[in-house]
Order: sequence, then structure tokens, then C-alpha cells
Amino acid sequence: MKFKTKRYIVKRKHAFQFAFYGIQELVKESHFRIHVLAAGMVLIMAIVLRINVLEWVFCVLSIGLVLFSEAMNSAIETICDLVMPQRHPMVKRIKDIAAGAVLISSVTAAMVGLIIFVPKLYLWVREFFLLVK
Ligand SMILES: Nc1ncnc2c1ncn2[C@@H]1O[C@H](COP(=O)(O)OP(=O)(O)OP(=O)(O)O)[C@@H](O)[C@H]1O
Repeated sequence: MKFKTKRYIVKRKHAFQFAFYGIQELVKESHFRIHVLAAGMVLIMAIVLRINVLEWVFCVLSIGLVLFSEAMNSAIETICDLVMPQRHPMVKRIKDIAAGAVLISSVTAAMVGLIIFVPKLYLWVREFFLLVK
């Protein structure tokens, strides 16, 4: 029993290590780094503009959705390049659909960002101009 538990813990530890290795691979990709940069900017804006708990939930979910879809897109592209290194119309279809998924998640996240941040930025800018007037 003790041996089984130890084996289970070691396996879970390896699973985490493999997942972190996967994230290291993703960070090498420029598209993923751009999404991480955008996520960082959103988090800074969220702190500066003091968004509420519900707004934080939507921001975090949106960031997760974009990074998740980008990761899936990379995995699908890698499978395609492995299975079919030559150009093929089906590979084009698969890659374009995967890229479309990233676009859908990015536009969704952008809309969430606009809904949350535009009214706050508007108030912030208005107060600033009232102060300097
Ligand atoms: N093996 C392939 N067969 C057919 N179409 C492909 C293949 N690889 C990519 N495409 C298509 O070519 C277009 C450009 O794809 P992408 O931006 O991934 O460039 P790429 O040709 O893979 O080169 P890169 O190495 O710069 O990524 C997309 O429409 C994509 O679906």
C-alpha cells in the first residue's frame, strides 16, 4: 500500500513536470508570448483600475481561454507537421480551423476587456480633465 502511494505521488510529480515542459515549449512560440504580454497588460490595468471580483473572474477566464486555445493550436499544428510534412489541403483546413479557434477566443477576450475597461477608463480620463481644469 505504502509502495503504491509512493508510486502514485511520483507519477503525479512527473505529470506536472511534463506539463511544465509543455509550457516551456509554448513560451518559445512568438504568438504565445504575445498573448502572455497582452495578459500581463490586462492584469496591470485590472490592478490600476481596481476592478471588482466578478470582473476579475471574467478577466482571468478570458486570459485562460486565449492561452488554452493558443496551446491547443500549437499542439494541432505540431501533429499536422509530424503526420503530414508536405502541403495538403486537409492540413490547411485543420490548421485554419485551429487558428480560427484562437481568433474566436481572442475576439471574445477583447470584448470582455472592452466591456470592463472602457467605462472605467472613460471615468478615469474624465476625472483627470476635471482635475486639471
Ligand atoms: N502542410 C500544409 N499544407 C497545406 N497548407 C498549409 C500547411 N501548413 C500551413 N498551411 C497553410 O498555410 C497558411 C500559412 O500557414 P502558417 O502561417 O502556419 O505558415 P507555414 O506555411 O506553416 O509556415 P511557418 O513555418 O512560417 O509557420 C495557412 O493557411 C495554413 O493553413
